[in-house]
Amino acid sequence: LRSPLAAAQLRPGYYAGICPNLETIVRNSVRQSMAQSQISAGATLRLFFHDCAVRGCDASIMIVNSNGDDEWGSPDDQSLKPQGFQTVLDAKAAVDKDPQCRYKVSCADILALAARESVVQSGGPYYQVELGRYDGKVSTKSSVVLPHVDFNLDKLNAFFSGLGLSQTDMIALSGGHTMGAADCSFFQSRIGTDPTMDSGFAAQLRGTCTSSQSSAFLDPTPLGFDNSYYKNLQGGRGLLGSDQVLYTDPRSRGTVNYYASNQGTFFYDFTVAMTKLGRVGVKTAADGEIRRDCRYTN
Ligand code: HEM
Ligand SMILES: [Ca+2]
Ligand SMILES: [Ca+2]
Repeated sequence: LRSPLAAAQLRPGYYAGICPNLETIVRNSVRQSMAQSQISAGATLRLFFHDCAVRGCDASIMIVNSNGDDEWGSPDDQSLKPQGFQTVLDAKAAVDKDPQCRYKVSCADILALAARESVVQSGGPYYQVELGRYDGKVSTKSSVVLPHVDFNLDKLNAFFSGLGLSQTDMIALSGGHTMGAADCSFFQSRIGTDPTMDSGFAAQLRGTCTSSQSSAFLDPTPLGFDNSYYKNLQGGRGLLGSDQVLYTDPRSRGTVNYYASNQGTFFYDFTVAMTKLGRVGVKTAADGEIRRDCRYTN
């Protein structure tokens, strides 16, 4: 018998007897979200990272507090796109439409499944998602501590190691930047000053960033989950400083080269790292709940 205070035991079959159609429901809902907006997949994947990295994978990122003191109110989370939140809210509504499942599946688990579906339905690898997370009850602005685009390799490693993730995990997860875009404000200072940026790429970005509200794709195939992110780094076309440093620093360059030449290895390592990320700070019935509305604690 498990004590309610024991560390959470996640497993893929957690909802088998509770909500047997869960994965199909989320898969179809995510498909609809992606059809509604092309940026849903990237937005959902990033949302999962920002959730797990702060207070663990507990959907704390989704809580809206009326006084504005919540994670979303933090500058580091302001650039999360609404389409990611909407993807999870729509999947949750679809799950709760099934009388068997109603109010029995956590928002944290729906987010984990929606992130996997976003990857798979963009051409990335399938992996089994471990389930059984409870939703957190706390979300505050000040708890948000996330990596920044000016982090060097040591700072990136320190941050991910705080989550129990290795340098290899960090490099594989940074491959999430195979999807989506970044506002010019995040990389403008590199244009013309960062010698590791390809000069042709710099010229191209200078044309793109005529206003700080402009944005550029993180890799040449922003809708496809592939290894072109790493090939891009080899050519000095990494968009963010924290991307390009993975190639510039000789301690991580070998892994970048490996993923650039071997998409299968990147895919495999990404699934391993996502599974490890999904275990961070998982809540149990003792310190969590199954939220009825992902935006509010019960
Ligand atoms: C390594 C440290 C990381 C840093 C410094 C970082 C920083 C950023 C920044 C600044 C943006 C652009 C935001 C915007 O302009 O809207 C972004 C976008 C994105 N990030 Fe990261 N990120 C990191 C790691 C990750 C990880 C681990 C994942 C997921 C596995 C991820 C997934 C994404 C995705 C998918 C986007 C595109 C979002 C969209 O287009 O809506 N990032 N990231
Ligand atoms: Ca969280
Ligand atoms: Ca891509």
